[in-house]
Amino acid sequence: MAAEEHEGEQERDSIKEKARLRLREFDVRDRFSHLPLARASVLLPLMVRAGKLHLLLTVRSMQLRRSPGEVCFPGGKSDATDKDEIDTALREAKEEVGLQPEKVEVICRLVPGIDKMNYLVTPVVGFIEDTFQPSPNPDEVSNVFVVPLEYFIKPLNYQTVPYKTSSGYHGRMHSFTYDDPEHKMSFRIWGLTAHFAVFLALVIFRRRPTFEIDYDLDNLISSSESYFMNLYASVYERKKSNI
Ligand SMILES: CCCC(=O)SCCNC(=O)CCNC(=O)[C@H](O)C(C)(C)COP(=O)(O)OP(=O)(O)OC[C@H]1O[C@@H](n2cnc3c(N)ncnc32)[C@H](O)[C@@H]1OP(=O)(O)O
Ligand SMILES: [Mg+2]
Repeated sequence: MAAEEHEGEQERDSIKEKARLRLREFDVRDRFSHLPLARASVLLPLMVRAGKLHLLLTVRSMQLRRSPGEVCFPGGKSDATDKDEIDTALREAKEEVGLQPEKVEVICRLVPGIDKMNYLVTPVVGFIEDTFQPSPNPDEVSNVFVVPLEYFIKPLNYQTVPYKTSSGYHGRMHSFTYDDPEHKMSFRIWGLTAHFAVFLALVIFRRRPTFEIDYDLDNLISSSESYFMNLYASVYERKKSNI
């Protein structure tokens, strides 16, 4: 192996090892799995490219009933055959972009989110190879692209959108526009997908973003969990009063 290649490999291993250690501190395992909501999972696929962490994202097909054309992570609803949230994320990533489960090094599950259909959505973080060539299933995915993870704390084009859910919960939604040099296209990443990407970047970089966030960076574990529990409580109350 040439000396340069060896150095590149060492650098990649050290970036991954640092990220692994940080992510493991935030692993929620099955702590939220008992909550009585329908379940979905997404895979947050991380790779090292040109000495930097990158995240792989997809654009949903325009034929889908839910959220057509929106950017999201590979993922979907839980199946009766899935053992846990990790199984769901890996199965969906295989179906949607042709990523083989054995090619993913699963690191952890992060604090879940709740989507507009009141699904409990668990983000599963895993490393994939930078050589991965996606084969998008055209029924579900129209495009696949990668974004440097750092973009989600130091964006060039960012907006914050205040929102209120059907359960009455007030919050802010992040919205990023990313000009992808590879596809020569702009992608808008917002809502739940942006929420997960920002949290992942905060966990790994522990740096203050250039925009406001709803967490206390000095107490990221407890503040992210209480943010989620407040959201869950408002959804739960609403569901109870609708019974
Ligand atoms: C409160 C904040 C709300 C927001 O943030 S909206 C703003 C931005 N949007 C986002 O961030 C996207 C967030 N959503 C998501 O990530 C996903 O919707 C979520 C929650 C993981 C759920 O995953 P989905 O991808 O919707 O679910 P899924 O993959 O199980 O199924 C999608 C639909 O595809 C269908 N499908 C599956 N395999 C197929 C096949 N082989 N051929 C054709 N259709 C197929 C499947 O039936 C489903 O259809 P349907 O949605 O049930 O009508
Ligand atoms: Mg899906």
